[in-house]
Amino acid sequence: MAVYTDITDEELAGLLADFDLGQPLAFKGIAEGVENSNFLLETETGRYILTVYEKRVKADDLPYFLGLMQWLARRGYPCPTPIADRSGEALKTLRGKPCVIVSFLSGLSARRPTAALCREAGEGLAWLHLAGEGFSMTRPNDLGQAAWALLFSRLKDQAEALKPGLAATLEADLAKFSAGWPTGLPGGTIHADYFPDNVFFQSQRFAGTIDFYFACTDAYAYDVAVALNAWCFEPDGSFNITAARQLVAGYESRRPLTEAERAALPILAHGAAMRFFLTRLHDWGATPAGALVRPKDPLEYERKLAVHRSSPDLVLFGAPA
Ligand SMILES: Nc1ncnc2c1ncn2[C@@H]1O[C@H](COP(=O)(O)OP(=O)(O)OP(=O)(O)O)[C@@H](O)[C@H]1O
Ligand SMILES: N[C@@H](CCO)C(=O)O
Repeated sequence: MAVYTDITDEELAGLLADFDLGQPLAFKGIAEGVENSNFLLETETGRYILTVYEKRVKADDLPYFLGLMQWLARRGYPCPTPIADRSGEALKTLRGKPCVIVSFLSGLSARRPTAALCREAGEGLAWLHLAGEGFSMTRPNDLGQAAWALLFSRLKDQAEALKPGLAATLEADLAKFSAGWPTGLPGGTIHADYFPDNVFFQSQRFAGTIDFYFACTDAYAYDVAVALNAWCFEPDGSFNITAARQLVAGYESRRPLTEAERAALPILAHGAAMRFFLTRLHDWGATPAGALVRPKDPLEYERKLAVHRSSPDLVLFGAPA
């Protein structure tokens, strides 16, 4: 359960005293998520989410994340809006940890996304990219291609232990990325973790996006590649071309890909699989047995790496014929 910080009634009252949100009516921890402690807060003025930031999110990055959500929400994009207190400050402190109250977003994430929901998700991603245009803050992608070799060097033994021979295969992948990683693609603010658990739907329509804590400045097509990996693989490990076509078609209904972006999708998707494999492998080793949070399976992404390695053109079928 991802509630690492307990908040007492007195602490909550102390926090709410700075806001014009009225009296608290209900307050409870949310079990989902692995990074931060999230609480559902109901007050006389409505429903909110209180997020207490745990160690993975760097405090220095918080103004960027909160500024981005405020920017997107002001441009009409459905995402949590940080609520400012009476002095205009959204970033607060509880138990010595940074925290924020954001608006509650209605909708539910899809456990098994259909091709139709992939289309909706693709459209929601392009909308995010367009709504982010003009946002003046930037943040380098600290989990982008330039970071993978160092990350891998620390995990080489774990990779080999997972599957004998895997370390050498991954080294060959990394060499391919260093030699041919695309540059100069259209870019701006990307979500960088656009997975089904971070996208909400209502009545089968896209309803909004949460969890902007990996957002950064990078190529838009890299976000599409992350999404193709996260949304378009079946539980048996096969790539669902129909779902991929729909995701890209939904994306292109709002923002057509350039020829260069389309041509880059295979290497971007291969690289995006490396990113999530490496962070999952890291968390797998770093999570003590019996911990309340179950780490995500690195082997799922090892299989996706293998698919992209053996069929580099597969994601091109995601583009409309
Ligand atoms: N603004 C919001 N409106 C409604 N529900 C929300 C909101 N923010 C978070 N939630 C709920 O809290 C859960 C956890 O949130 P979130 O995914 O941001 O946590 P996390 O710990 O950062 O998770 P992750 O493992 O995805 O990084 C979500 O699955 C969702 O149910
Ligand atoms: N979406 C990430 C978890 C971090 O939010 C993963 O599936 O590995």
